[in-house]
Amino acid sequence: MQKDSLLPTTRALAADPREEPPDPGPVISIRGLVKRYGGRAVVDGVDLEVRRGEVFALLGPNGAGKTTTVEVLAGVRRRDAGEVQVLGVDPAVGDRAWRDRVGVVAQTTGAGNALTVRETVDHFAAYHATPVPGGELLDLVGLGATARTRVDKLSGGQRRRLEVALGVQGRPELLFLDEPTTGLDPVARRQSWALVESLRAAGTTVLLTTHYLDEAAHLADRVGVITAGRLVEVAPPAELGGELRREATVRWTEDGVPREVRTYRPAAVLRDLLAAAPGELPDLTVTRPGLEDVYLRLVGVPEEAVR
Ligand SMILES: Nc1ncnc2c1ncn2[C@@H]1O[C@H](COP(=O)(O)OP(=O)(O)OP(=O)(O)O)[C@@H](O)[C@H]1O
Repeated sequence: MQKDSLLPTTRALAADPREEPPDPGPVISIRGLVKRYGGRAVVDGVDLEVRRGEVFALLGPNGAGKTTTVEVLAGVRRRDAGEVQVLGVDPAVGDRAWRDRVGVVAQTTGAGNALTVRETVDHFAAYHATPVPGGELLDLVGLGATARTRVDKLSGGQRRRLEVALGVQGRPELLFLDEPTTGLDPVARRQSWALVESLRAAGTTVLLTTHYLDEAAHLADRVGVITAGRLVEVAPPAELGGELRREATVRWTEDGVPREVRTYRPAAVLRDLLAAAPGELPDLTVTRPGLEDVYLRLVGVPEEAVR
């Protein structure tokens, strides 16, 4: 998707204007959310607020509870405890009008089979008050050239794009995107990212899940790191890790033995080392953890395991 195509795209995706002015409160509000399977809490006391117009990424490893959280928020799964409001409504009792304001792109859907791509989007258009016109919608997700292809002949990546098209077709105020780029090639992945950027420009609030750190860092205004059903940090990507990220490691070799010191004041450590050293300090380095190191520590992977 070209940058210069973003403007018309943005207009096409702008949420359907409602009679009511938008509620200034959070679009998603979660307190103490718990979901259990067989007595095991797979979402274990999550608190979160997502603001209107932001792109929020739930980032975590396989089985962390991302999809389950989204399913509860989208009203397709019952929770065991906690308070949840999505666009001011408890999703467990969300009616058709509420559903029309929410778009969902699940990890896998059963979208179509013998129908063509265009027939599929035309069929689902009937579910929405003001759908994005079919041709425009397919161009938006890069499926313009495959409009006449049967859905069961699409590649995995094309099918994924069709699912995204169906998710944004009703110009939702809020879009849930569960792992939008899993299985996509690098070009399709970039197209998906551009689409999320267009949605943000159109004012749509997006909650996406991903286990790709670069995706969260590229797309999200804020990232929530979730592991074992718990949200362990919520921050803009650049601030993820806070204190963890400021800690430096000074390494050098002394008498043939590797040495290291962890410190928040590496200059002071270096001054002491240099004052005490008779000559050069072999293999001297000062490093701070990168985003990936911080993420791995947040989700509980010991540093030794990834060195
Ligand atoms: N219907 C179900 N019945 C029983 N257990 C389930 C069910 N759905 C999910 N789980 C379990 O709940 C946990 C969280 O799953 P969930 O799909 O929410 O994780 P996730 O973070 O989305 O993972 P992934 O990145 O692999 O999609 C996992 O241990 C999973 O096996």
